[in-house]
Amino acid sequence: MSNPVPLLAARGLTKAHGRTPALRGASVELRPGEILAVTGASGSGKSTLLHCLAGIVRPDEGSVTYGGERLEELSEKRLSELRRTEFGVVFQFGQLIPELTALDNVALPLMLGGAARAEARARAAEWLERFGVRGQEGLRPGEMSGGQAQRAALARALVTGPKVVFADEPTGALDSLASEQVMTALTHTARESGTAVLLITHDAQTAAYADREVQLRDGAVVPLGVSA
Ligand SMILES: Nc1ncnc2c1ncn2[C@@H]1O[C@H](COP(=O)(O)OP(=O)(O)OP(=O)(O)O)[C@@H](O)[C@H]1O
Repeated sequence: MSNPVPLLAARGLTKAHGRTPALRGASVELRPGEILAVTGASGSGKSTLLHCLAGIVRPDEGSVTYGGERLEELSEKRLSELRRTEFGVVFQFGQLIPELTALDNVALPLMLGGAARAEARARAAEWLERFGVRGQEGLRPGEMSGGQAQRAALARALVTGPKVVFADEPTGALDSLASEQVMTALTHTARESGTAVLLITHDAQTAAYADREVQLRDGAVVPLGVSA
């Protein structure tokens, strides 16, 4: 990578859910425009790490720095502004709003940001087309295939022009063809727009789309290639 300055950096994160430790001193850096895969066994802390990095969950110890700001020092208001304007999130089951069409799902974040409905819908249509969801704009999520719905969810995450997209097992519920289509669309668009991606996956084929991979074990990042 040409730019060594991290966009997002976690240092020494610990987090327990009740008495269950999820993170035990995890440190990781994401550079601008980088696609980073975080892999690891079930329960190793991948989702918890993503939630801390995205400012959804506050760690018990350690710090998360985004740009020049330390997330743990920010007010809820500033955090939610960051999440709305700088971050995009995609989960395993796209979590589109079932009552809205694909077009309105993608237009929604723009409208929440103050765009007029017609403008938001026009931009949403462009983004759905970029993600290969053509002719499906008027369908509700339940009427789409898993892969189409997931590509619509990606369009929704990227439509606002975020600097970072957090993708938590975005292909976890898809067959291999749909997974390939989703990952191709995500990585192509992220590279084109210079968006960094933090990709959580336990699937080696999905991780292979990333520029770099780090592995979590028992809540800490271990060098790749170290066996259990
Ligand atoms: N809300 C919660 N309440 C209690 N324990 C939790 C909660 N969320 C996670 N955990 C526990 O914390 C540990 C780490 O979970 P986490 O979901 O971060 O791991 P993961 O690597 O993403 O797992 P998976 O691949 O199965 O999703 C696990 O032992 C899990 O059972």
